[in-house]
Amino acid sequence: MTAPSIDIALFTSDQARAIDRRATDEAGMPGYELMNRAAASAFAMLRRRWPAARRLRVVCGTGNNGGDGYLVARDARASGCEVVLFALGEPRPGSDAERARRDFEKAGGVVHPWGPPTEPADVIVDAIYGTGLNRAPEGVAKAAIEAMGTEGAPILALDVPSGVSADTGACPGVAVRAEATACFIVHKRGLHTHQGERAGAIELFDLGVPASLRGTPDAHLLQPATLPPRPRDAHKGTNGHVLVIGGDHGTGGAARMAAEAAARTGAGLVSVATREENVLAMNAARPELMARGVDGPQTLAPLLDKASVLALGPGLGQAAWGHALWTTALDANLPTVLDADGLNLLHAEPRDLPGRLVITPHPGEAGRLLDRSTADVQDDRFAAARELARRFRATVVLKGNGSLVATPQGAVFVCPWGNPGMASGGMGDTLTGIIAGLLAQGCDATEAACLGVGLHARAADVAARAGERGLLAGDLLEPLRRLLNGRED
Ligand SMILES: NC(=O)C1=CN([C@@H]2O[C@H](COP(=O)(O)OP(=O)(O)OC[C@H]3O[C@@H](n4cnc5c(N)ncnc54)[C@H](O)[C@@H]3O)[C@@H](O)[C@H]2O)[C@@H](O)CC1
Ligand SMILES: Nc1ncnc2c1ncn2[C@@H]1O[C@H](COP(=O)(O)OP(=O)(O)O)[C@@H](O)[C@H]1O
Ligand SMILES: [K+]
Repeated sequence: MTAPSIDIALFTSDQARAIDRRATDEAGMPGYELMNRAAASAFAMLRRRWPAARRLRVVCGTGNNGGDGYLVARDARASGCEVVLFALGEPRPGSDAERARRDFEKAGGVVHPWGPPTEPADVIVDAIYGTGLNRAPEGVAKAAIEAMGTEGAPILALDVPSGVSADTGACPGVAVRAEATACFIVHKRGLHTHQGERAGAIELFDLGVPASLRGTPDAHLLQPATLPPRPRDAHKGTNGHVLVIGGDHGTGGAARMAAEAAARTGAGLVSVATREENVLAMNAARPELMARGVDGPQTLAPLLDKASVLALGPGLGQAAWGHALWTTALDANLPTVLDADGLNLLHAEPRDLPGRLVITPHPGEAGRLLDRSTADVQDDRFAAARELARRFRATVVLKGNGSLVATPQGAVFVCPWGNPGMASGGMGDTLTGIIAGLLAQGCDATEAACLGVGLHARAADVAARAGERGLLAGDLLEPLRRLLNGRED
């Protein structure tokens, strides 16, 4: 796998707080100095993004995020902007936020208690909650967030869009949808998955805090990557043989899509073990695929002998036919991508699994595997993905906006690409085929999952240039091929 070496490291709120403390204790950077730098960086960003903005509204909470807001307001007034500042309450006595409020007032600023705004604003600065959010916003905070959402003025969030958990990307209640977010010191992992997209465009300002104080990140963003060029003497035998197993009555398309994706990812050979009724259509539509009708373990066994990688589950169903193939296929202990009904069967019947395994649940399947609701999974996708990886000793792809790849060792990678056009049938089957195709070409489970998730989502972004609505899984194959060969950015 070839990848550029830019690493975008992601951290939890607890880690961010510990880094703030170390900056003060070990690097002699007092919190108030950092707050001043945060405000200066955010105001410079505001100026860059909205050079014509003159009328600003700043809405400050009671914590240090509010403190950042007072200092942005102070700096904005000093450079000639009209600033209306609303405070949702009093900062804690002795806090940096209280000092910031005093400095804003000393410089001539006026603090208004929250009330529905009467003056229009060119830009609204959201300084209500940062990493400290710990429950759903209520009362004036809820009213202020709701009012911001109805005005139409662009919102610059400080550190975190208020109402979004910096840890998980979940929103316990109402939340700001920002056009851009000035993120301080380190990237917060929750802004890169689930509802973290409410942050809009993120710019990171390290505020001069040395990287050596950051410690080990909790997660990393995936970087664009491809496979290296093929050796000139490559032949089909050196690129693996994927066997897709699935396609019960009425769901033959799922197996076909996974198989075609594996072939388009460069697998040397692709076979499909499916219901006899699907074979003719599959062979006719894509003659490169070797589709065989199987009625049970005996007819599957010779196909397993020839395969080097399995894609198990697309359209498999959970009835007797699917269950028998599932058992026999897992017994073969080949490198396997387990998806869809392959995962539902695993929930019903826990068992030994192959050593090289990638599982690709969407949040509903993940919930079933963990005996939790889909909402519980979404409330902390990082924890759910790690728990699945540990429990099944597998590399896990937890799909959805900001897909996560978790390894059994606890590492997590977050996919920064993808779009809602992908919310259409067959997208998951295509991903399964891509990952299987990469395993077949020698990637290990984590490489195949990371590279596969990235290529799939980037291909979808290229395909969605024609529009997100109406995007089909099959539309990914052409851009996928170009990306895989380094021909598309
Ligand atoms: N050295 C530092 O600590 C720095 C902190 N900075 C800013 O400080 C922020 C963190 O500040 P805080 O820890 O004070 O936290 P916040 O300002 O995010 O939250 C304030 C307080 O509100 C309360 N709260 C949370 N959710 C609530 C809800 N739904 N309803 C009512 N009350 C709620 C909590 O008790 C929390 O401590 C960062 O996000 C960043 O913006 C920056 O100034 C950079 C330096
Ligand atoms: N809103 C979205 N943003 C980004 N990616 C998405 C979105 N919706 C779906 N996807 C991606 O599309 C794929 C859908 O997979 P899945 O739910 O298994 O669909 P299916 O079973 O219909 O093939 C996953 O890779 C998922 O991450
Ligand atoms: K904020």
